[in-house]
Amino acid sequence: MQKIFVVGAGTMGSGIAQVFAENGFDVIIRDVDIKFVERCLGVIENNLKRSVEKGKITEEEKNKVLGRIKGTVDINEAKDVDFVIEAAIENMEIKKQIFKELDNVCKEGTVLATNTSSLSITEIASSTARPEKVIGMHFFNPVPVMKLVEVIKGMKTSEETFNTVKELAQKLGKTPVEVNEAPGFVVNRILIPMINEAIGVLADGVASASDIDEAMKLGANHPIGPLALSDLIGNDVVLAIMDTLYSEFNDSKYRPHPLLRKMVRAGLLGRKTGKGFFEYK
Ligand SMILES: CC(=O)CC(=O)SCCNC(=O)CCNC(=O)[C@H](O)C(C)(C)COP(=O)(O)OP(=O)(O)OC[C@H]1O[C@@H](n2cnc3c(N)ncnc32)[C@H](O)[C@@H]1OP(=O)(O)O
Ligand SMILES: NC(=O)C1=CN([C@@H]2O[C@H](COP(=O)(O)OP(=O)(O)OC[C@H]3O[C@@H](n4cnc5c(N)ncnc54)[C@H](O)[C@@H]3O)[C@@H](O)[C@H]2O)C=CC1
Repeated sequence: MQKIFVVGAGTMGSGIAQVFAENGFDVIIRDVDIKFVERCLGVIENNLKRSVEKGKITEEEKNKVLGRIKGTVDINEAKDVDFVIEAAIENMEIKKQIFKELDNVCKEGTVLATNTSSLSITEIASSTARPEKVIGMHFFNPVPVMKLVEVIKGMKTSEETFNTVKELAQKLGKTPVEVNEAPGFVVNRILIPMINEAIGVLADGVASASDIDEAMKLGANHPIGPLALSDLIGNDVVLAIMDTLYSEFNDSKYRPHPLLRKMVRAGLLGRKTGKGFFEYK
């Protein structure tokens, strides 16, 4: 396996493309507009520049990694790749449309993986004629730093596909865990309701945003507080995950907090828009 196609050049797609290229794979990254692709290539270049400055890689290595990544807006460029990972927005209809197109364009044997953070792999797979080759490969943000990959089996995912993706995660220096499909998988089913609760604590006026985060950093030993983490993930992504947990389980304990929805409506998405619970320059 050598040629990788990444769909979606946002927060996750850029990190995924970087990690594959750092590990010697040839990567094509696709978004709907060339300006998103260019922004993503700029983010990767800046990350690698920082690694050169820190003495972790040489200038030559940086250029080699960058040379392995190509941007496009054309999904037909997926026609001869060995593996696809989709990291477009967290929306079932959009993902199904993308998988339908990929199924038509890609070679018969190509595995189609999704980086969805909560949606049903089985439903995404149902939009293709190769459900046994569709799987969840869930990276964590920031991808170059976080070690975990959840490898999620849909109802029809084959063992062969599972083993391929597990080995692929190991080749990238990541630690895979095996997960049977369920809304939010393992990490997000636990983590995102905690973030939602922190938003409730803020809305109730129990403490300020910075004190809530300070409390969870010092009181629970979290590397960053839940509100800063929501800003890092993207408040729109956090809302999408809560909406999925709520609608799939039909259980009020997963109700997205109205303040979260209001923030998303206001475009206060976190780091990617410069403002969320905190401000970013
Ligand atoms: C929503 C989902 O579906 C699933 C998810 O992803 S949930 C989110 C999961 N992620 C987390 O929980 C992250 C929690 N936060 C952390 O672990 C840390 O805050 C952090 C690793 C992000 C940053 O660490 P920090 O100590 O606060 O900051 P900083 O010193 O700047 O960074 C530590 C290292 O990470 C690197 N780093 C930070 N952000 C990075 C990025 N976006 N890309 C590449 N490298 C990055 C830094 O370069 C630095 O590297 P060195 O140690 O080699 O110098
Ligand atoms: N943000 C996070 O911390 C994490 C997100 N995820 C998941 O990864 C996926 C991507 O999330 P982010 O990178 O945060 O989102 P993002 O909003 O940063 O980027 C999504 C990108 O997909 C593009 N896109 C939309 N439709 C497309 C299409 N048809 N073809 C190609 N590109 C398309 C958008 O233009 C945008 O650039 C989502 O499924 C999300 O749930 C998974 C792990 C962590």
